[in-house]
Amino acid sequence: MNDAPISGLYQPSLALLTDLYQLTMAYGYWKNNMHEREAVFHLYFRKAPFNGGYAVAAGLALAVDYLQTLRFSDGDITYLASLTGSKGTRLFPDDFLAYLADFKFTCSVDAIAEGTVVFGNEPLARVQGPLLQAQLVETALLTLFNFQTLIATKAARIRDAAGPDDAVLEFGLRRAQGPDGGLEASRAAYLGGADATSNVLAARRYNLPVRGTHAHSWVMAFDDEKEAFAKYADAFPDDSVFLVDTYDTLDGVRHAIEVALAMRAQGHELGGIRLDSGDLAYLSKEARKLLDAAGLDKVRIVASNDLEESLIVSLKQQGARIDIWGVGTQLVTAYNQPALGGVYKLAALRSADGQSWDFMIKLSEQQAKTSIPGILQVRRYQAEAGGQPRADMIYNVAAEAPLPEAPTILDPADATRRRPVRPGAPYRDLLQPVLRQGQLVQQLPTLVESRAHARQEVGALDPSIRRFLNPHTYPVGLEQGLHEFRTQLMLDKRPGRAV
Ligand SMILES: Nc1ncnc2c1ncn2[C@@H]1O[C@H](COP(=O)(O)OP(=O)(O)OP(=O)(O)O)[C@@H](O)[C@H]1O
Ligand SMILES: O=P(O)(O)OC[C@H]1O[C@H](OP(=O)(O)OP(=O)(O)O)[C@H](O)[C@@H]1O
Ligand SMILES: O=C(O)c1cccnc1
Repeated sequence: MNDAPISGLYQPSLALLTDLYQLTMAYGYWKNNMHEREAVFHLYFRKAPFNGGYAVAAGLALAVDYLQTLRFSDGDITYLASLTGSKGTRLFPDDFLAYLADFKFTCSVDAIAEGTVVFGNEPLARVQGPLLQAQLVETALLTLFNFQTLIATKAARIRDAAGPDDAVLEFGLRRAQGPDGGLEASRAAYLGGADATSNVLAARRYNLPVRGTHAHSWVMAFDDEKEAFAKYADAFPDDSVFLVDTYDTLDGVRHAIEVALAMRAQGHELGGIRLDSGDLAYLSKEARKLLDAAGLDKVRIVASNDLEESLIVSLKQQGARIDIWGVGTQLVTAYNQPALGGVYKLAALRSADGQSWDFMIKLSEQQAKTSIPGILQVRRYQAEAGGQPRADMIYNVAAEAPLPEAPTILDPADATRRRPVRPGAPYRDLLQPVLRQGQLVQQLPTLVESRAHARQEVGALDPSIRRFLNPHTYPVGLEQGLHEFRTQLMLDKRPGRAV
C-alpha cells in the first residue's frame, strides 16, 4: 500500500471555500493597512463530542495541503470581481483583487499531531502571521478540523468497543452527507481506528484498505440462495463473504456451509458470512455453532445493521460471536452528534508600533465560552515519561513572567479547583511547529502512522475517561499566571455598570 503524505489534494485551490465575511474582512484590513499586522489565532473545541471524555485530533494533513495550495485562480478573481453590494457597486475593487491574485499563505502554524487525544479548550492549531491571512483561512480550517476530528473520534469509540482483535469496516458512503462527506469520513474513520472502507474512491484517494461483501440483490438475482453463493464463490474463490439473511438467516448459514465445503474440495476457503438483520447476538452464536460443527472454524462472522459503539458493547456483553463489525450510517454521519463545535479565535495582535503583543479576549455571558488570550501551548503531564496522561495545562508562551518550575493548573470553570504540578513531573508540549512562513518544517506522519498513534493514545487513557456512560472529566486547566491574566482582561473589558 502506497502511504505517501497528502499533497495536491486541493487542486485547483479551495480559495473560495470560505464564508463571504472572511473576504470582506480581508478587504477591510487591506484598505485600512492592517493586513500585515501580526496576529495569532487558535482553533479549539469546547467540549468533547458524543458526551465522551476525549476526542481524537484529526484534519491537520488536509489543512496543510489546503494552506499550501491556497491561491486565487483567474476564475476565482473574475468571480469576485462580479460580486456587487446592495447599491449595485462592486464589493471588491481591482487593486484589492490584484493583491489577492498574488496571495500566498505565509503564516506559521503549530499544531497537535493527528491521532493525539485532545480535550476541550485545547488549541489543536495555532496560526501566527499577517492578520489578513490568518483570518482568511478560518472557515476552511474549521470545516476540515471539525469534521475530521468528529469522525475520527466516533471511529475511535467504535474501535474501542470492538476491542483490539475484531475488525471494523466502514460501510457509510450511501448514507454520508453527500460525496464529500463520504470521502472525508472514510479518511477520518480509518485514522480513528477502522480497518478498511467499502468506499473505493476514498480508498484510492487516501490509500486506504478497501473491503466488501455482497448485497441482498445478489442473492435475489438467482433462483436460490445456494446457487447465488456458489456463483459468487466462482467469481471470488478466495475472497468470498456470503450475506446469509436474505430469506432465513440460519438456513442461509446452512447454505453457506454447503458451498464452503464444496469450495474446500476445490482447494479454497470461505472468508466469512455476514448477518444484517435480526438478533445479532443470538444469530451469531447459532451461526458459530453451525460453522464450527462443519469444521469451518476459520470462517469469520461479519455483522452489520445500524451498529454503533454502545450496541457493539451490548452485543459483546450478550456473548455475540462477531469477528468483524460493518458500521455505516452511525459512523460517517456522527449520528448522535452531527457537528463538532470547534471555533477559531483571535488571541494576540502585535501592537501598532510592532514592539509588543496585545492579548485579545472575546467575552461571553458563559465564562466557559470566554476565549483564552495569549500565544498558547498545551503541556501534557504524564505519570512517568511516555506514560499515562495525568493533566493538561494551557499556558501562554509569550507571558512576561517565566513559567514557574512547578506551576499550578486551575480549572477555568472553577478557579478553586487547582492542581499543583509536582517538581520534575514529566511532560510533553503538544503543539509542534508545522509551517514556518508557509513552508513545511517537518514531514507530517502518514495516515497509517497517525492511525497507529491514535490507537496508542486512546489505549493509554484511563478507562474512566474512555467509558461511554458519564466518563470521568480529564483535568485540563490554565496555568495560574494565565488564569490571573485572563481574569484581569475580563475585568478590564467589562468593568461593570454602577447600580
Ligand atoms: N441482540 C441485540 N441486542 C441489541 N440490539 C440488537 C441486537 N441484535 C440486533 N440489534 C439491533 O437492533 C436494531 C434493529 O434490528 P432489526 O433486525 O429489527 O433490524 P431491522 O432493520 O428491522 O431489520 P431489517 O434489516 O430486516 O429490516 C438494529 O440496530 C440492530 O443492530
Ligand atoms: O446499517 P449501516 O451501519 O448504515 O451499514 C450499512 C448498511 O447498508 C447496507 O444495507 P442497506 O442499509 O442499504 O439496506 P438494508 O439495511 O435494508 O439491507 C448494509 O447491508 C448495511 O445494513
Ligand atoms: O460490502 C458490504 O458488505 C457493504 C458495503 C456497503 C454497505 N453495506 C455493506
